[in-house]
Amino acid sequence: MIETRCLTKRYGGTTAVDDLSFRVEPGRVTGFLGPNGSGKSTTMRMILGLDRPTAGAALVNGQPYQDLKYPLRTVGALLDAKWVHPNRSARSHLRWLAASGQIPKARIDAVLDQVGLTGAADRRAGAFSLGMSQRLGIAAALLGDPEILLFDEPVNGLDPEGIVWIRQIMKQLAGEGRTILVSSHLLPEIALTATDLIVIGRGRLIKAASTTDFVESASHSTVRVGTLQIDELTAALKRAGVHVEPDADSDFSLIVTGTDIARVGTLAAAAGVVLTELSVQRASLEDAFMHITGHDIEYTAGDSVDGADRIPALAGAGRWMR
Ligand SMILES: Nc1ncnc2c1ncn2[C@@H]1O[C@H](COP(=O)(O)OP(=O)(O)OP(=O)(O)O)[C@@H](O)[C@H]1O
Repeated sequence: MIETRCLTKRYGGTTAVDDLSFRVEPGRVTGFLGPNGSGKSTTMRMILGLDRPTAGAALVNGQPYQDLKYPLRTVGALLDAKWVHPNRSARSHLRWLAASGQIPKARIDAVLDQVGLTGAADRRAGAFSLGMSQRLGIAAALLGDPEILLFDEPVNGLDPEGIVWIRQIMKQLAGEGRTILVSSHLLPEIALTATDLIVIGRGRLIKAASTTDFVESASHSTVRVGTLQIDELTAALKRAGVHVEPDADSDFSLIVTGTDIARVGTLAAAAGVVLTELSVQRASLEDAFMHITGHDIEYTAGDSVDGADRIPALAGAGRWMR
């Protein structure tokens, strides 16, 4: 189990992680979601004892990482797949890690087999594709047969086959009862793998929920209703207390929120309004996520200062879809 309690990290004037408390349970894949710069990597580094909290605590099985008796056998992590000496073979990289973590040599062949790298084990890791490097990174994380695993943006830059493989191995590892925390800046991607979500923005917790609950509460549906009698329809819906907005795409339709399609149709019929369209518009997962995190987008030094891209939703959209 992983737990953070009021975890805070400041770098000079920047608060990267701000009073963050959450729990990650075993036997599940938990997605750690937030825009770029929201503090995911910093949080993971504190869980792994690579960064010291300014305040609060990050605990692994109830202890700070530095106090674990056998850290590599308790926690494995994939932070940066390219963190391998380029002239070392995959096997010698794992041999070196095994020696430093007092891990039995037999685990080397076992993890090479588990990630499908047995055939490439003696090739230079520097010549590996990104997909192969990710596999080697995961082999390294699994070497100590740890019960807890952290993956930082594991699908970044991978081809579709690599992405499917990563999804499968995470589910398999969780099925074995391990605790899996995987970060991503993409909700649609993580929603396919994770059963639980921890969503952060600007270092703060926005929501911790099951993926199903999160997606349901985040995505709102609206009704689009078309008519040539736009004034009559607007008046009828407003009289019934329904929220109506003009449709940016057409002068002859309205966007209705807070009620269902049947009620809109009934109100229109009662007012003698002929409809040309009546349909449900479902927000996409990206829209839903932007809606929730839109005001928690972190700006970077590269943003222009003329204000045009400082509108949170726009600045966020660019960064989110990187
Ligand atoms: N070593 C550091 N020194 C100074 N500032 C840092 C350092 N590490 C991170 N930050 C800042 O802390 C904030 C959070 O960064 P972090 O890398 O944790 O976010 P992230 O959600 O992992 O983003 P990304 O997906 O881009 O990696 C950012 O504003 C970042 O610039």
